[in-house]
Amino acid sequence: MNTPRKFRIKSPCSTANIGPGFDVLGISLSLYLTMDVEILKEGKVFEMTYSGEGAKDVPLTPEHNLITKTALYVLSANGISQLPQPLRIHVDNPIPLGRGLGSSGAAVVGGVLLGNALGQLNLSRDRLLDYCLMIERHPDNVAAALMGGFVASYLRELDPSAMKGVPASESLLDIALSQQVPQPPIGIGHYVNLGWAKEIKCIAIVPQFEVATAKARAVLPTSYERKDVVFNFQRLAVLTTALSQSPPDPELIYNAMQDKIHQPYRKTLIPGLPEVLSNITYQKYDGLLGICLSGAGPTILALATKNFDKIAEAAIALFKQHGDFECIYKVLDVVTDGSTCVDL
Ligand SMILES: Nc1ncnc2c1ncn2[C@@H]1O[C@H](COP(=O)(O)OP(=O)(O)O)[C@@H](O)[C@H]1O
Ligand SMILES: N[C@@H](CCOP(=O)(O)O)C(=O)O
Repeated sequence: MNTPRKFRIKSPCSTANIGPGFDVLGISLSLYLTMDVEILKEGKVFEMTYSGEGAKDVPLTPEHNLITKTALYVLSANGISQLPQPLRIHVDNPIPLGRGLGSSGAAVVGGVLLGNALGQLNLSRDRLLDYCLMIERHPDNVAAALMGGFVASYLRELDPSAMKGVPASESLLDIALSQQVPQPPIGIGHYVNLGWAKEIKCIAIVPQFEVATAKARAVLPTSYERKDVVFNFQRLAVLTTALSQSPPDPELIYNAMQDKIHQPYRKTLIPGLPEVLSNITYQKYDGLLGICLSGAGPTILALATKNFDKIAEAAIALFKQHGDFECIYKVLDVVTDGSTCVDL
């Protein structure tokens, strides 16, 4: 019989890319997916409830919900074929789905922490990242959500034998979880925490429609011209240090947040994107440091030190001229604690 236990998992939302750092940069932000978990002595075998964003659509069966599927994968890789029973999980999720704020990253990290806690596996934080990277194959969101703060990451190139069982795309969870799956190779991803000037806040301007990340990746070319790649490299290298400097330099940051690798191709999915990015400038808005697409969009990320409402309202007014959809905005802080699992 299980020993009754109660714990809470929290995983932050994240914004990825920050302009030129496509699939490299991520920042964890002050909006958390929270999961209250109880292993009971008696009761229903499995009960999952859910409040917040996606409450109408998110499936709540263990084999279909992204969080529990991920936990089942972690357990299966460690020789445990099912969730402990009876189990009760309540998810509260304020992170809008399919908006470019890393809702799937938070769910995957939360699911890996859930599997680790349910199986009492005591995996290290670096090992937890390996599991996350078997599911979400771009490291920017999950590295930031798991580790916290402003994070740069890369995936290690593995030799073909080590790649056995590593999914080419984000499809691992489609496999039958009833079979035991192999453990991920060790050290798939590497990351560093970058400095962040504490006066910089993140404004998320969120159009109220979804763009699935998979769809926004499918519109990208498979190869690029050298000049576009060099354009991004130059800015990426400067940006990582520029965002740590106090006081921040608006001209340096604004120009370092330009991108030629993903944003130009994603404009077809987001009406008004080029207009918002080109009209909200540091010369026009005091306090603005830079503006870009958040993750795969449609959310816009503006970095600023003041005039948050004015900047957000200007972006929303521009969106209004180009499409028939509502927008909301949130002023968020960079959070450094990452994802946590605490006994209650
Ligand atoms: N809390 C959650 N519980 C279950 N599934 C989720 C949760 N959050 C996100 N998802 C899944 O991830 C999808 C969104 O992922 P994605 O397209 O990568 O967008 P983003 O990560 O930018 O929000 C949702 O449609 C849903 O299938
Ligand atoms: N680097 C990825 C980031 C996707 O972030 P999401 O929050 O939209 O899932 C990309 O740009 O595709």
